[in-house]
Amino acid sequence: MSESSDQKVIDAAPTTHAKLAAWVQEVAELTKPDHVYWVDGSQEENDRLTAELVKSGTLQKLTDPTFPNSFAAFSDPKDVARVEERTFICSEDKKDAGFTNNWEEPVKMKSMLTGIFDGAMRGRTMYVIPFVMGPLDAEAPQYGVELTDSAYVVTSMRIMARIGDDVLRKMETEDAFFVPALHSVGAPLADGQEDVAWPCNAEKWIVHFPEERSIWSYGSGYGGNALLGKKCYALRIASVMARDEGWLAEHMLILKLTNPEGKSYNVAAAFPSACGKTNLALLDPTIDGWKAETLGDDINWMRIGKEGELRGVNPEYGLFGVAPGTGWSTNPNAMRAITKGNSIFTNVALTDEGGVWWEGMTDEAPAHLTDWLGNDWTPDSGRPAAHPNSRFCTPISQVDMLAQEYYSPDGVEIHAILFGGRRKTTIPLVTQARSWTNGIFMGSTLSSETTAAAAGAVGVVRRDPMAMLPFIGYNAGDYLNHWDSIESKANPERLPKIFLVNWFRRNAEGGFAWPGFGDNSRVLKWAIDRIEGKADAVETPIGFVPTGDSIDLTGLDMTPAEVEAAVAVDKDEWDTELASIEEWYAKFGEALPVSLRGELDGLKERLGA
Ligand SMILES: Nc1nc2c(ncn2[C@@H]2O[C@H](COP(=O)(O)OP(=O)(O)OP(=O)(O)O)[C@@H](O)[C@H]2O)c(=O)[nH]1
Ligand SMILES: O=C([O-])CC(=O)C(=O)O
Ligand SMILES: [Mn+2]
Repeated sequence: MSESSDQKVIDAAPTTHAKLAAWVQEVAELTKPDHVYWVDGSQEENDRLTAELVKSGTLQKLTDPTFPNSFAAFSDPKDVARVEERTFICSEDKKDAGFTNNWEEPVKMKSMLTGIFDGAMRGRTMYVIPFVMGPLDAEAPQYGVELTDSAYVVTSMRIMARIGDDVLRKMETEDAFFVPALHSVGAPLADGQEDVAWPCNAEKWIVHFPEERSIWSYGSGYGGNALLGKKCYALRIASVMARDEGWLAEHMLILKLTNPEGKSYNVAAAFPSACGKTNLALLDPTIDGWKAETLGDDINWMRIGKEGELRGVNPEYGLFGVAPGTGWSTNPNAMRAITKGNSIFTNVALTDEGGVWWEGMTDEAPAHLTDWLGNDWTPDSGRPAAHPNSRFCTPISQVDMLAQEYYSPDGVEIHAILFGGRRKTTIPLVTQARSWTNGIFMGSTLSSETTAAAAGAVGVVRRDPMAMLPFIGYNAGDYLNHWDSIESKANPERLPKIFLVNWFRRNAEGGFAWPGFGDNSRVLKWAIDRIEGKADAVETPIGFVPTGDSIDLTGLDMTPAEVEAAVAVDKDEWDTELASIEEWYAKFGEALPVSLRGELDGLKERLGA
């Protein structure tokens, strides 16, 4: 880059935030984009960017009026999910990354990445996206700035986070700290070189520097790797902030439930990726008199309130939901939000009418589609039309059932926490923890069959503590200890009650032991009735499970005996489970909190193992 164009970058910086201007300048000098553009977040700007993306072939405008002002994108077939093997936590001390994270010495990693980012944006525009996670009128707004060479990222970030001028102006007046989040698709263009629809690089790096609170992401354009406010900031970096400041940054939905007596309860639930958070967050209760309202579907920041209660805030602005399985019969609330438009779909199938489709959207598949790879598709093609991790990206404000408190910077009191995974056997439909620490034990040993949300094998059982395995930004043992310590920091009477759930258990015939989706309201009713001291339970070695007739089955073709089967604690299965938990806990070494070792010993004793 010539001196005069360097000068142009300095002159162009429309900010009085000296640190930000200097960082943008420094990155521009390193990555050498053709232009630097400051994103204002306006509708006109978004219209312009999406028009450019249509022209470059990255986006296709949907012409079916069912999906107004919406677009479809098709990624490189090798850039379809988060890449956990390429994700690093570069703490100064290796011990602080712990065994669940990849680690490299920060100085070494920085110098390596500096080499990789050198000239990475050549031939492209570098967009500067000021953003805030959570409401801008929060007591201490959590700012970030993403620098990216992808307009797809800009338009997606505009849905997923509050971005643009308002954020920048407030950041300037406060001279506020912001998380610097650098992203490049890693596909510089030589002079005259034609671009591809989805530029990316076979080599990917998703790197976090927790002490510095900074993020460097290279090579991928896909959601969790590229929309840096989401997993990288709001979970990995925020979990470290939360450790240092005494709060929790969690992979959780937040749902407000009001019972027929008019009393409201807020439930937070941690399920691994593609295990039902968005679906539960948009729950349509199938029991009379119960009302559900959405607060969040993926991330929950919980702080201790003035009265010692745990309060949750959803820091996001949109939904980045798994498309397959989201349908008019399973999740009508999501479908209503999506069909209001203003959405970006990635790796779904296209209908002949210029709309989108994915497995499970409708009961019957259309007779002809263009699949996510651009091939002709018919119902007997014998392969899915949409990628299993295809996504819809939709403003949360379009959710009809959005709770008013979503907009409140103070969030809501959390009354119950659910930990859940995808397990064919062993784990009952629902179990109430015996105590806070017993609930932390449940969370710490949470396990699930892997899904398409991350690159790698699907269907393998792995431990996923609090559904945060890929997102804990520090030592997992310290993380569990931090969770356990919340009990002494909060008002013990206001602590949420903890439950373990499993919507995915199979019955003897191989089908789901529980209908799931809207009927999960029946399980939530039981949990809330437990909090109110109204519902019956059986004490088992692992915790309290419902009696056969304590789950409301009104209008459901299911018997109390089937409920009993869905909550059964099988001795043989639990012997196997115990061995696997032992193995898991051994990995923590010294870092495992003593209290959790105690919980495991107690469980063994109760199981007579
Ligand atoms: N059987 C059954 N399947 C469910 C239920 N809830 C969700 N699913 C399926 O789980 C898959 C993913 O669900 P989501 O709600 O999108 O997952 P998520 O936890 O929000 O995922 P991320 O966005 O990756 O964090 C879909 O294929 C759903 O059909 C349920 O209650 N029962
Ligand atoms: O991060 C993503 O790309 C989507 C997501 O919510 C997850 O994988 O948990
Ligand atoms: Mn998620």
